[in-house]
Amino acid sequence: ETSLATVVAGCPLSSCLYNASGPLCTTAAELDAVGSSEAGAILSKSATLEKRQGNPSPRYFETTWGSINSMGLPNEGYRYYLDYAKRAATFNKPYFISVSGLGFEDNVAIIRALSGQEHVSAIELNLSCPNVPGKPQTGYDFEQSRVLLEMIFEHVTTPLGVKLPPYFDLPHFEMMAAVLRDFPIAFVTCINSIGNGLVIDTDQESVVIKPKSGFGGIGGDFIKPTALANVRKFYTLLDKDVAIIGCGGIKSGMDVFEHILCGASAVQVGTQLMREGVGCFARIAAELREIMGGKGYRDIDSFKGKLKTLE
Ligand SMILES: O=C1NC(=O)NC(C(=O)O)N1
Repeated sequence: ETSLATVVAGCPLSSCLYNASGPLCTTAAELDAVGSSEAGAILSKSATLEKRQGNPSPRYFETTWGSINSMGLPNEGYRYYLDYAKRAATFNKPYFISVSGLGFEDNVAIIRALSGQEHVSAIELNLSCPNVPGKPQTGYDFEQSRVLLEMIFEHVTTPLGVKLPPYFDLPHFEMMAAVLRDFPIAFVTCINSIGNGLVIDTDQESVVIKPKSGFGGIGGDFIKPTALANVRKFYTLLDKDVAIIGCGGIKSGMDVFEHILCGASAVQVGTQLMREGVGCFARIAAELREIMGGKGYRDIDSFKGKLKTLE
């Protein structure tokens, strides 16, 4: 029997697959559905200080290869996701809350309120939302990231990880890793959507989403190579006690296998979850077990991080 069990932020996960923050995790009903599925954990939509409507619709569009979104952080406000924690505990799996305050003060206030709370297994600090007009992604500003993490770690006791944007230039990986090494982060989730892409409807000769003149975060097939590279790079740059969570382009067991080969301890499913619903976790987990069995791997650690280079 092959095991997909893994540990993230000190929490045991029965399956190394769970939901990416964003799709189908904003309401209690959506979170319940993740809890009732084969997902190994429950992760909330990124929370802001107050409830937020987000950007005007249409703000999500599915393509054959993936998705474009400019949701603008619609969510119920962090108190809602804190209140949900006691219900999350009934699903006997870790419950993580994603936080994306609209400024440093909001992030600190939210994290101070969440820290130490029962049934909140870990916090995923989102440094990479590309869709709040006028707000740059903190993850692309290394000094601001350091300042924010210094403020956060003065107050937090709950295990905390960061959700990073994709990086494309090798010095940028080094610069972000140098920041992260100075803090006791529990995990790093690579990657968020590739920001500010554009999808066109050629019949209408128009963009397909309303916010930001059609610019939005790209998810799905095309971002997998970038996601894999970010997982691999941070796996090699950071201490092995920092779990790397792979996110980006996962829709099959083979995609999960690739992320784990690069060093992922667990993976998150976003676009494919939006497309298929929570049944995707059981399907993808079964495909991964099949692949592992065929290769003679009994558990994740047998091949985690063991991607070969060509000598
Ligand atoms: O971090 C985020 N990434 C995305 O691709 N979209 C959402 C959003 O717009 O709320 N946030």
